Amino acid sequence: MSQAVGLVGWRGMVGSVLMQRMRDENDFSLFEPVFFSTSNAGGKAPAWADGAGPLRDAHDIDALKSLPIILTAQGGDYTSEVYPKLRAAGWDGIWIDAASTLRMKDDAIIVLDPVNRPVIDAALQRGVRNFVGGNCTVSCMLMGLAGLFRQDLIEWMTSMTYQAASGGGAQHMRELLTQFGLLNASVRNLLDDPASAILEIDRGVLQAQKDPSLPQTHFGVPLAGNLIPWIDKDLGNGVSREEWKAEAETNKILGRGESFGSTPVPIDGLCVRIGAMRCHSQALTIKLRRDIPLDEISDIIAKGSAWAKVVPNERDATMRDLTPVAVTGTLDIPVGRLRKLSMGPEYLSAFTVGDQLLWGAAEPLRRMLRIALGEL
Ligand SMILES: NC(=O)C1=CN([C@@H]2O[C@H](COP(=O)(O)OP(=O)(O)OC[C@H]3O[C@@H](n4cnc5c(N)ncnc54)[C@H](OP(=O)(O)O)[C@@H]3O)[C@@H](O)[C@H]2O)C=CC1
Ligand SMILES: N[C@@H](CC(=O)OP(=O)(O)O)C(=O)O
Repeated sequence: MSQAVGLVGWRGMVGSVLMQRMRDENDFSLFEPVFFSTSNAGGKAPAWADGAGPLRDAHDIDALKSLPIILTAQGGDYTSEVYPKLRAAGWDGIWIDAASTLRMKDDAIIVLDPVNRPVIDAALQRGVRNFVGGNCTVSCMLMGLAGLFRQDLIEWMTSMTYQAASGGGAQHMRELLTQFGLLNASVRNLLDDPASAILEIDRGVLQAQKDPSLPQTHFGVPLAGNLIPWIDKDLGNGVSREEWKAEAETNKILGRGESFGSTPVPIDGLCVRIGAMRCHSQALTIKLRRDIPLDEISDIIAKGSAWAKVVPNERDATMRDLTPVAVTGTLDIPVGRLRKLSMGPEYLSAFTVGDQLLWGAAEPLRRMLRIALGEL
């Protein structure tokens, strides 16, 4: 009889991508899934889950407590409410979570096994029970630059992000597309007329963007034809919470920093929301510890993980392979625009793109479940 695993949040956006990946990789042959719901206890398990019983109540601590492993992509509010009760009830199972709630706790590991498998294994050995997926931007960046970090070649780094609408959730993606549609509709007649003046079209679009009736509940301002240079909470010191995560989470994933008795790698920059759908991109400025030839750097990056792909720093290759559209739906993490900057031979530029629902959310959790089951 295989182990039972509780699945919470399986029908949300992250959860759906996770379920699809688990089905693609035949993961359901490794355990007995028990599906939970916060809204439909007693309802039917997904049609593709042969033989799974009815949905259990995701707030039923006794039901959760009976399981050795729980994997949740339900969200931070759910974790905040249920996780402490479960532990208080004496549950000592393995908790695998997509939400950021527990990420920086001392008793939690941020999982990204192609980068920090030794950290995960050591934690399992000493009885750590909480394994949390990292911030999407951080995980995608590390999957691209794993080789450079592994060889400790990065002295410091700035990261300027171009983050997709999906980072906010499904409703944000819908809002972006609705905005695009309304902007287009507002100037459609002019667009259809090749003789119309572009500045008249531009005025029409701006008017529609500034019209308070343009749906913007989720982003707060228009994102279509615009960008928003602030993501997540305001920490009150000029730094957004998304920006704070870059250094904090990267170093925790790598097992670096004061709590590990070493110096952290400084990483800082600006996080910007743009009108892409589900890939986060980042422009990186890397201060190397020493001057390394570019071909060596490319080699180190390409060998850093099975998913990092070096894109030649040429126009055609960049336009073809280094965009959100090229990467969406794949596990590839292309890294391109590699060149030495004019500041000196130790200053490297790089640009990387990753599907924030795959390596940014679902895939590290899927792999952690396999590790917990002894299958990876
Ligand atoms: N969005 C992202 O890019 C990332 C998100 N995360 C984390 O993952 C967690 C979940 O995020 P996300 O997947 O975006 O959340 P969703 O809002 O898509 O899903 C969360 C839950 O909402 C409920 N729900 C209500 N209505 C619907 C509906 N019409 N369709 C599907 N589900 C519905 C479901 O719970 P039920 O079945 O119980 O009703 C579902 O599990 C969050 O903690 C987030 O921080 C982590 C990394 C990236
Ligand atoms: N904040 C990220 C998405 C996300 O869910 O991040 P985190 O898991 O760190 O809360 C974004 O908006 O793109």
